[in-house]
Amino acid sequence: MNISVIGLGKLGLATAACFASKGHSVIGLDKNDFIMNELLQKRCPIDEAGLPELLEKSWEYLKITRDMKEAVDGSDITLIITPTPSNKDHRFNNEYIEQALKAIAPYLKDKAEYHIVDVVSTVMPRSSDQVFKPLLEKLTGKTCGKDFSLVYNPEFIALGSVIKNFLYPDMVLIGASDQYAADQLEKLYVTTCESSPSIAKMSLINAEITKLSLNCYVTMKISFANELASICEKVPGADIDIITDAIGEDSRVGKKYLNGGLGFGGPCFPRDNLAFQAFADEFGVKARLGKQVTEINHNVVDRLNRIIQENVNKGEKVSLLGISYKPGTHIIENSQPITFAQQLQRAGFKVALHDPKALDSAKEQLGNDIDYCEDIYHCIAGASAIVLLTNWGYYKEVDWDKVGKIANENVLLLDSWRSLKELSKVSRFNYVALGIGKE
Ligand SMILES: NC(=O)c1ccc[n+]([C@@H]2O[C@H](COP(=O)([O-])OP(=O)(O)OC[C@H]3O[C@@H](n4cnc5c(N)ncnc54)[C@H](O)[C@@H]3O)[C@@H](O)[C@H]2O)c1
Ligand SMILES: O=c1ccn([C@@H]2O[C@H](COP(=O)(O)OP(=O)(O)O[C@H]3O[C@H](CO)[C@@H](O)[C@H](O)[C@H]3O)[C@@H](O)[C@H]2O)c(=O)[nH]1
Repeated sequence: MNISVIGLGKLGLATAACFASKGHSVIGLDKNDFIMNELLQKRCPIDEAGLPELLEKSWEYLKITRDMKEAVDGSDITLIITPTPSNKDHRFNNEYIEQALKAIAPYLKDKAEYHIVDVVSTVMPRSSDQVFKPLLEKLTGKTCGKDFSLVYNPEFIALGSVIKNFLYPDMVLIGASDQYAADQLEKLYVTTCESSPSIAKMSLINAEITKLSLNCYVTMKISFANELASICEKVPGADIDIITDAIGEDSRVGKKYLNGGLGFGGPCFPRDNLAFQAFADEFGVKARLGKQVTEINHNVVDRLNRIIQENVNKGEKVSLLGISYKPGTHIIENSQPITFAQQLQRAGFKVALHDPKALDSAKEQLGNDIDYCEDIYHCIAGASAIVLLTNWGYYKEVDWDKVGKIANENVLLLDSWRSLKELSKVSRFNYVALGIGKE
């Protein structure tokens, strides 16, 4: 199929490359000069696993252009994958999508052939019917569902596994203004995905609610595990992992996203949950579960903080391992470790920080009062507490014998993800883990 992609960021570029790698003809456009210049020189501007290699294989079918007319005229479907930042009231802002729609409208107006406009970005429910459709109809003088189609087709991809999630989805969600567009999109995904996903075709409004509510449900699972962890912590001998492993075996529950730890962060989960609450508010309904999910998530950081306050004196050194919102990325947006580091700074602890990828972004956010360490042993030397925050595999490979010698005697080793459980038997560490009740 002939596709154009407007917005070649973290999601858009991988989407364009995935379609092109399957032999669809793709034209990509972004308004960011750095991204465009890199791509025009056939270099990959986005840090995502497997993306440079996939792009290498896809150039034959992927054209980069700054010319919107070429993008619209040369394709049957235009995907819009621009940011939708959150407003202060937690609702998503459609500004960039509207900019893109305004940019394609003149060419859509003049185009004789039928065209499908497909919004992929995460949007507030009712945006398609109340904002995008009327805007396009006004600017083109055409009728949606008759002269062109509008689709809402969000992806369920996690950073670090974007390509895998894209090519092997459980489900493809297609909200469409009409049957023709829904069928075309189905055809596109069936010829692209390597799994055999279920295709959920529905109206625009139902697709918008589905996208948000799926993330709300998954975060509810995480918060359930974290609430359970907070109880286990108080009960001698209780271990959250043994319990969630068992309940996850029941197919009504499932094992995925049931890992209690430091809670969820990042550019999607926290804000999707809040946006869903704002959406419910619009109709005078309280999204009570969502509110609790967010509160439980904040409470994880409070629990960590309490353990530090009970075990470490103000002014002593606390070493933080990991600051990104999850392993494998430098992204610190809504990162639980960032919130924790800020609380420690405010409380007057001496903070040292190590992260394999996110030190530079952390420095921008946390300022100069923290000792940013490239070397983990420098980070740990003289520490009264070591806190594992982001569950990087790297921390399992550390020489913990050496750590025991350079940290303070009986150093508190606080393990948010229970990844260093074997160190609970090493007497020179005071090992404490979230979700485990000390005997
Ligand atoms: N990244 C993810 O993991 C993920 C997952 C699911 C959904 N989403 C959603 O997808 C959307 C995009 O997210 P992202 O992470 O790719 O954002 P991003 O910021 O990485 O990329 C967006 C790109 O759009 C470009 N852009 C903005 N306005 C434009 C315009 N008018 N014309 C052309 N290009 C324009 C920007 O320059 C940028 O390169 C958001 O709504 C996000 O919530 C993201
Ligand atoms: O059992 C778990 C699993 C994850 N997390 C945390 O949840 C957050 C999000 O993780 P992940 O899902 O891997 O990353 P994202 O890139 O934020 O992707 C989520 O957000 C995207 C944007 O909406 C969706 O497309 C994806 O389906 C959805 O997984 C991270 O802080 C994880 O540490 C847990 O606390 N426990």
